[in-house]
Amino acid sequence: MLKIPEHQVAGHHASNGTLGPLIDDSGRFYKPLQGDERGSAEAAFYKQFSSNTQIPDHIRKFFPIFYGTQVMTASDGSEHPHIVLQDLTSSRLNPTIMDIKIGSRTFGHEASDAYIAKCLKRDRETTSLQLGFRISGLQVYINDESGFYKPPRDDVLKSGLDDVRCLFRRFVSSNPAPAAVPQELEADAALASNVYGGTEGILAQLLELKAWFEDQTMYHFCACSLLFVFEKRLALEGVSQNAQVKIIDFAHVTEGKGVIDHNFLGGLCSLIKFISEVLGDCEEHKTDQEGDS
Ligand SMILES: Nc1ncnc2c1ncn2[C@@H]1O[C@H](COP(=O)(O)OP(=O)(O)OP(=O)(O)O)[C@@H](O)[C@H]1O
Ligand SMILES: O=P(O)(O)O[C@@H]1[C@H](O)[C@H](O)[C@@H](OP(=O)(O)O)[C@H](OP(=O)(O)O)[C@H]1O
Repeated sequence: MLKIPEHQVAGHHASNGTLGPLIDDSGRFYKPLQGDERGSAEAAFYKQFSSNTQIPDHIRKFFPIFYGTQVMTASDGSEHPHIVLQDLTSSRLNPTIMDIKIGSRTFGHEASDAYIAKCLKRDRETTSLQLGFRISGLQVYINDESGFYKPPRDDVLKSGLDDVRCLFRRFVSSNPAPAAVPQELEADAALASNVYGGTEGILAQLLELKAWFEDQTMYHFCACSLLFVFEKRLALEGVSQNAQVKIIDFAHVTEGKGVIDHNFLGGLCSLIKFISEVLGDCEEHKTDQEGDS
């Protein structure tokens, strides 16, 4: 049976009868093609990418599996073409998720002047221009009673540099406290080492992706997002291979034409530096506490 995804953190939603993604019980995610050229561009990217023999397996694993396109009844009741993808959260019970749009520039050079103006404004208003990435949305599992910490989209987009640092701490906290809390209840970032660190953690995966971006000149991944997903229970149990990095949203991918994707690569380097610092602070703090006790 098709339903509206419970764990979507950004993008167009299928609520109140509007057009948005659906999922089924077999682990598939159905993304409706957006009406203009964005939808057909994303479908064309998935088709080309899935048959591109130059993509190494250790890089392909960062992309959702593509199952083709399908015309079906959409969330708004219309018959509509959808891109059929692997549902990246179906194997998780209570996924903690963050969507980070990469690049200081979120438009391709061949976009219309009106679209460029819209994106430039948004890139300036958010951390995109300054940091080379912006958080588009997140949810952090608290517990069965309280559910998820899921700040409203507009609040997330308004985040400045310090707020972004705070959100990266909350993302890996056992107590992702709401905004106005006393200092002593500040998010503890207790899961940072497990989720960000280690040989299987998010940083290691980002570095693997970066090595490919330092070389590949086939595509420019404009306005794509990285999706971080992990299960808090497994992180608390210390299970490695729990956190996953995926790359999604390919409506604005263009041909690389032999040139490095410096917009994505720059954003990725900045994100790596940012998360490394958060991890470093958390580990330093832990060492200080151990020293005190
Ligand atoms: N394959 C997937 N499996 C599970 N969830 C997904 C998948 N792809 C996307 N999502 C969820 O949907 C959200 C939006 O995805 P996506 O960016 O592809 O949509 P969009 O409507 O094109 O977004 P935007 O408006 O930012 O361009 C993501 O933040 C994520 O929560
Ligand atoms: O990241 P934000 O700040 O949430 O802003 C959205 C983001 O830039 C999307 O990439 C864009 O869709 P496209 O990439 O598909 O253009 C969407 O435009 P839209 O609302 O006009 O669809 C914006 O609202």
